[in-house]
Parts: sequence; structure tokens; C-alpha cells
Amino acid sequence: MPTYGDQRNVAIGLLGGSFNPAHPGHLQLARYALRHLKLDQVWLMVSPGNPLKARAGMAPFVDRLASARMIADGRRIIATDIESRLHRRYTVETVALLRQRFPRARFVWLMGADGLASFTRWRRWRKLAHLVPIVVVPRPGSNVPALTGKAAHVLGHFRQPACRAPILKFYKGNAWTFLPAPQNGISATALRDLGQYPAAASS
Ligand SMILES: Nc1ncnc2c1ncn2[C@@H]1O[C@H](COP(=O)(O)OP(=O)(O)OP(=O)(O)O)[C@@H](O)[C@H]1O
Ligand SMILES: O=C(O)c1ccc[n+]([C@@H]2O[C@H](COP(=O)([O-])O)[C@@H](O)[C@H]2O)c1
Repeated sequence: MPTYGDQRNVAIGLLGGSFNPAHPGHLQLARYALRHLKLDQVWLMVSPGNPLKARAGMAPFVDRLASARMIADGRRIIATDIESRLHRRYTVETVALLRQRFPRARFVWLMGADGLASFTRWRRWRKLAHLVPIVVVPRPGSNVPALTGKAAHVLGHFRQPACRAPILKFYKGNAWTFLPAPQNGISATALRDLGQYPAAASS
């Protein structure tokens, strides 16, 4: 396990993803979250394998990690293989272990609107929402499904106004917000379709 320091009272945004490949949309989200949520770090947490995504077309983990490292700065935006090292794929388990491992750190789960739209298909999603505050940023094509979907409805009681986003990190969980942010239409799918990957990360 690499050393991540003490992480005492450090506020960390967790941007879990396949990063197949990493792209400017991830970087925009990470930078926006750092600034507007007043976080100390954002971890680009490379998934060993999204349980909902097909393995076909998924680049090897090392290539995806390398891709995430290419957009990270290693200081406030950090690419990490910690989920793989924890031998976990389900976010609820990863977050529970991270909270055990870094009890003084304050974690916030970051995701695009597509994540909220599919959230009810995630393992133990209610428990996950109970474990960590969640910040959702808009993404073209996913905002309406996200905000009118089942997860937003069921968790509606816990929704916080966007003005509270900077203090969400002080919650233990059961709090989420939809943070207005500039939208970026880029996706890893589009980059793969353009044939820009995996060559870029592997070369
Ligand atoms: N353009 C974007 N705007 C907002 N959020 C984004 C954007 N791109 C990625 N994200 C978010 O970053 C996280 C990781 O995304 P991921 O690595 O799957 O990239 P992706 O572009 O969605 O990939 P794919 O097209 O292969 O599904 C997810 O929470 C996703 O919602
Ligand atoms: O835990 C789950 O059931 C689950 C289902 C779908 C996605 N996730 C997580 O959501 C994050 C975004 O995934 P992706 O592939 O859309 O980048 C990543 O950390 C995945 O592990 C988690």
C-alpha cells in the first residue's frame, strides 16, 4: 500500500472512474471541485473494473492509471490505484474501507450527472449515500434523467442547496447536492470512437 500521509483533517474529493481514458472533462470536474468545495485534494481513483461496464473495450488497468496520471498534478489532483490495492470494485465497500483507513480525512464522492442517473444500479446505493456526502456536477444529456430519476427521488430528503456545497465535507453522509458548473460534452467513449485511445496512454 503506498503512503498517503496522515490525511488528518484533509478534505478529499473522490472522483472514481474508469478513465478509459482520462480526459479534460475529468480535469475540469476535479479543478472545479477543488475550488468550489474548498477541498485539499481530489483523488482520481481508477476503478479496477466498473461492475456495470463491459470488460470488452476496457484498456488494461495500468494504461488507465497512466492516463489518469497524465492529467493529475501529483499535488492536489492525485491519480490513485488505491481501489485496486484494496481489492474492491464496489464503491460502497471502497468508501467504507477508506473511511476506516483514514478516519480523520473528510471524503466527498464526486460524480457527473450520469452517475446519479444510474445510481440505483450501484451496489447498496442507499448505504453508500449514507456513508459519504455526494456532489453531482452537470453533464450534457444526463441532467434531466439524473434529477428526475429514482435516486434523486428517494434521496430527495437529503438534498442540500448548492450554496452548502463547501460544507458538505463536514457531513458524514446522507447529504448530496447538484452543483451548478460549466458543462463539458467530452467523454471517454467519444475519444475512443475517434481512435485517440489507447494509443495515447500506451505510447
Ligand atoms: N464531461 C464530463 N462532465 C461531467 N462529469 C464527467 C465528465 N466526464 C466524466 N465525468 C465523470 O467522471 C467520472 C468518471 O467518468 P469516466 O471515467 O467513466 O469517463 P466517461 O467519459 O464517462 O467514460 P465513458 O464514456 O467510457 O463512459 C464519472 O463520475 C463521470 O460522470
Ligand atoms: O459500486 C457500484 O456498484 C458501482 C457501479 C457503477 C459505477 N461505480 C463507480 O462509479 C465510478 C465511475 O465509474 P465510470 O466507469 O462511469 O467511470 C467508478 O468509481 C465506479 O467504480 C460503482
